[in-house]
Amino acid sequence: MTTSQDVVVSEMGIGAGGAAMPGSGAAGLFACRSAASAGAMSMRQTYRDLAAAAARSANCTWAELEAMRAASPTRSRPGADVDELTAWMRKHPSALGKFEQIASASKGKKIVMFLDYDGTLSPIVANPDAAYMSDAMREAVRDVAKHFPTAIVSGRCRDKVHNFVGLSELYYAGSHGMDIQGPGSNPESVLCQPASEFLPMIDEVYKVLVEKTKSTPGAKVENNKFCLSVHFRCVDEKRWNFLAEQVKAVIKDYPMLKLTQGRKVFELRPSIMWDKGKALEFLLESLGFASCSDVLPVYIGDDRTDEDAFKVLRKRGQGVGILVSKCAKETSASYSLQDPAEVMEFLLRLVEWKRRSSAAAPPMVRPRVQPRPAAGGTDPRRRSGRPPVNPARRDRCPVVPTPPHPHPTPPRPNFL
Ligand SMILES: O=P(O)(O)OC[C@H]1O[C@H](O[C@H]2O[C@H](CO)[C@@H](O)[C@H](O)[C@H]2O)[C@H](O)[C@@H](O)[C@@H]1O
Repeated sequence: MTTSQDVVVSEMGIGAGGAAMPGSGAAGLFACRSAASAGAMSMRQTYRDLAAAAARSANCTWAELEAMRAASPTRSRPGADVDELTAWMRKHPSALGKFEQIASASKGKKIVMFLDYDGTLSPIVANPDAAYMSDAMREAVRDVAKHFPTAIVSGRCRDKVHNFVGLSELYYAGSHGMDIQGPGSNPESVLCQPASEFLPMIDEVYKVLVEKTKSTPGAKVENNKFCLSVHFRCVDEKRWNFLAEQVKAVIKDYPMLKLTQGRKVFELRPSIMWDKGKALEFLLESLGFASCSDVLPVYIGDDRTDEDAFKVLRKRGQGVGILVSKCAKETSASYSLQDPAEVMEFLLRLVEWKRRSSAAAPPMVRPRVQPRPAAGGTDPRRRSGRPPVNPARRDRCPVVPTPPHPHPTPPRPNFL
């Protein structure tokens, strides 16, 4: 274990790259490796025969189906590659196992906590509307927020994730970071909505998708305000490709939207240069930590879209990225936790550690911070665990459209 430039990095090095784009030919890289390497031969053969037949009939390639399945394994296969997982764990050790090291890396620094929702705070369930977090988890998050500025960063629509979490003292970044709100619920607390001009288009596409996908049993379209999710967790695997074709057909007419894939979900969102990583940077800046060396952002997430935030931490050379996963995945995170239960344990330990170290340490005398002209004054946010919103920052929330694609949708040779 080394600590370099404030980045806590495991001794075995850094996970190469980040999330593979679905359909890039490397989509399986992000998926559980065990799924690709395990399984009894006879089972696998049957599986392949079925999938190949489905692929032929649906006019898609074998590689497309393989990538989709690998990105969304239906079940854990027997005989997973233990060696591979062990090697991966060496590169991305448990954040619980390395807790002391993470804690000591944060000495003299202000932790800012970023938490993804689905798969991180709540377990993955079949019905997206019933993805509740436990009361125990809520208490843990509440406690964390008492000590550290805390933000929920989710693909969900902000209101929905706010309802699930139910804590008004947090920051919320919904729609993959495209809708950011500070603590409180007055209109003034909305800090950044860089894709607001896309709202009419998103509403229109939502209706088209609902209509188009209603013939696919189990498919569910979720309106996340600035983006849309098309769920296929409850769709028969043989129909996955057909559904993908339907979604692709819709998005062809909307070149300003882009298509990505999460955990058994297609995600459509504005093609602007804004993602969870940008939201993390925005929030750090809003909190007055734009270019500070004494801040330690901790980001915990389980999905591809969280990779954008992990990459930002790597680029900043600052912070702790923790991937929630039970299996080996290509990631830019430094550490791992297996599931929401371990996430909760980590949060509780962090609170406990903070309480103990605050009780033991003499009151810290901070060097005087130079008044920051833009934020105004001596920046009280830096002194409290729960910083007020910085309304000045709202003006700097950009709308950054990417240039229209040369093709209606970017070419995605394999899957999307
Ligand atoms: O960024 P997140 O907070 O992780 O949101 C990503 C997507 O999460 C939700 O879908 C996922 O969780 C569902 C409930 O457990 C599950 O049924 C689904 O298969 C998962 O993909 C949410 O419903 C999506 O809108 C989010 O984009």
